[in-house]
Amino acid sequence: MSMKNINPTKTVAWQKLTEHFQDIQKTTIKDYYKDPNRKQDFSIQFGDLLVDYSKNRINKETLHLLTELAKEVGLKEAIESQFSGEVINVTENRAVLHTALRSNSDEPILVDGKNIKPQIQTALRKIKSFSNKVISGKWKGYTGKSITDIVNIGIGGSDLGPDMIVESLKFYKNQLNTHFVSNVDGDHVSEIIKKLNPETTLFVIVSKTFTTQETLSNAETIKNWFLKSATIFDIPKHFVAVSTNLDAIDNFGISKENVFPMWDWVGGRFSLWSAVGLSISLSVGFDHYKALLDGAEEMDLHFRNEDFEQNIPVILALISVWYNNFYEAETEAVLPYSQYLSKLPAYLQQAIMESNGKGVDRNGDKIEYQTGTIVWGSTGTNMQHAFMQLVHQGTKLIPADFIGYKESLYGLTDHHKKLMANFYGQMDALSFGKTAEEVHLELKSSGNEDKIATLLPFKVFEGNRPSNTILFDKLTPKSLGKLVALYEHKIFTQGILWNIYSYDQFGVELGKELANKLLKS
Ligand SMILES: O=P(O)(O)OC[C@H]1O[C@](O)(CO)[C@@H](O)[C@@H]1O
Repeated sequence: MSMKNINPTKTVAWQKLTEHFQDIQKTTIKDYYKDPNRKQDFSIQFGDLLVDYSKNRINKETLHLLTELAKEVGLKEAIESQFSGEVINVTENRAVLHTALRSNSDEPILVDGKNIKPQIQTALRKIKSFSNKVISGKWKGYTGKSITDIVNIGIGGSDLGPDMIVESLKFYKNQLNTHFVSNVDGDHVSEIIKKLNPETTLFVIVSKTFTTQETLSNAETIKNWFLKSATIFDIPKHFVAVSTNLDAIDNFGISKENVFPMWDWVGGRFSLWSAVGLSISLSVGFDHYKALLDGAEEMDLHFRNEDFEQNIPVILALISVWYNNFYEAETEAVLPYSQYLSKLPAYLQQAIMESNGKGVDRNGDKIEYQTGTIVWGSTGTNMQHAFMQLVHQGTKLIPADFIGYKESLYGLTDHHKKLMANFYGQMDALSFGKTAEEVHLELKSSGNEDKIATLLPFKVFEGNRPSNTILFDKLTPKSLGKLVALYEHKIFTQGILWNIYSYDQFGVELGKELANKLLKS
């Protein structure tokens, strides 16, 4: 099997969607909600996850045509190509197999004729035994003390994923303090170092290439700081690395036993499931880390096997393409109603925008249609007091994903009721708005009849602003794994629909080159 390189705008389904768009453009979410079955017909329950996509400007025909588009561009075949290890990252001549990292099946996956499953299992065992030693206190620093602090040194995919997961799973964490250093701005590393005791700190240097300027600079600075109180013979007790570049690690002085593997077939921004997630396992323990992987695998199986009509990542990807390419929506918001997920939007910005921010198609031709959604967001309810004004009443169409949990973790039910009332209240406000008649009545009944003439237009909410409800029972490592994998598959699906390569990132190179030139000049 291989991927079809089809310009989506030249498909039959796209032509039909263009006509269909003209037909339903004026129909509002409120109109759709006259159908009592709307919610039920436009929702998918998948274990502990409910995805309700009823508050969108779509009807059954829209979904039918969008799934036809997915079929016409060969999405099913492309999914199989990815999962089976074909070289779908053509421009880098690599397979894309983050899904293999969380697979519990015995089915072999071949890369260059070799089954990669055994090496994944070996790496997982190494992560487990190392995490157990550090967490239990058996792993000692150079003065015989147990480790108290972990510092992850990395950037981009070698930072954002682990940082986001560690923050999201704070509730499940152990006694270790986890820190993340990423920016080449020396003030970042200085602020972290000043809190640390070299005797009790473990540094995890994460860099797929081990050539990244930011990571190497921070690692050098930290090593020099460490060597002020310790010797080079103490480095093995305090420095470990995750990388594909064994020579560079050796030059840095890290011993072979302290190297965790990374592979070419794992993209940086999809790497938290590999040893790049070591700081996650250290922070919450291996069992929770494994549960995160298992949750992702559940979503993988769903994505790989479910019909498009019931396939959560596919449906969300299609709806997003609908707004991006037909409504010309410029951005999408991700709005988690959980403070734990405060780093999810930043994580998704790299995952989504580094993957699908491409202007050349898989044939190498310049693209004449819109690709790559701009994604942004923040946690509810804080963002209601920040940017939601624009989302509710501004001139831009901003489809939004509302992510929530039925249960809170500390069981403060009174708070959680309020949080979720806001969660649903915001979506209802976006969808159904407030009419001039309603505002009129409201002003009248509150004794403000005299203000109707001046205030009425400003208090109207036109509504018809789309949102998806992504609701889990509870924030657990497993449900978080599911959520992240959902977005990964949405990214892949959109890449296929837009006929772009989602797994390279040449767009970040030029800036790096020019910075290096400037440094040398
Ligand atoms: O893990 P490395 O090789 O240090 O790369 C870090 C990041 O840099 C990039 O290559 C470009 O920003 C990302 O894709 C990657 O996650």
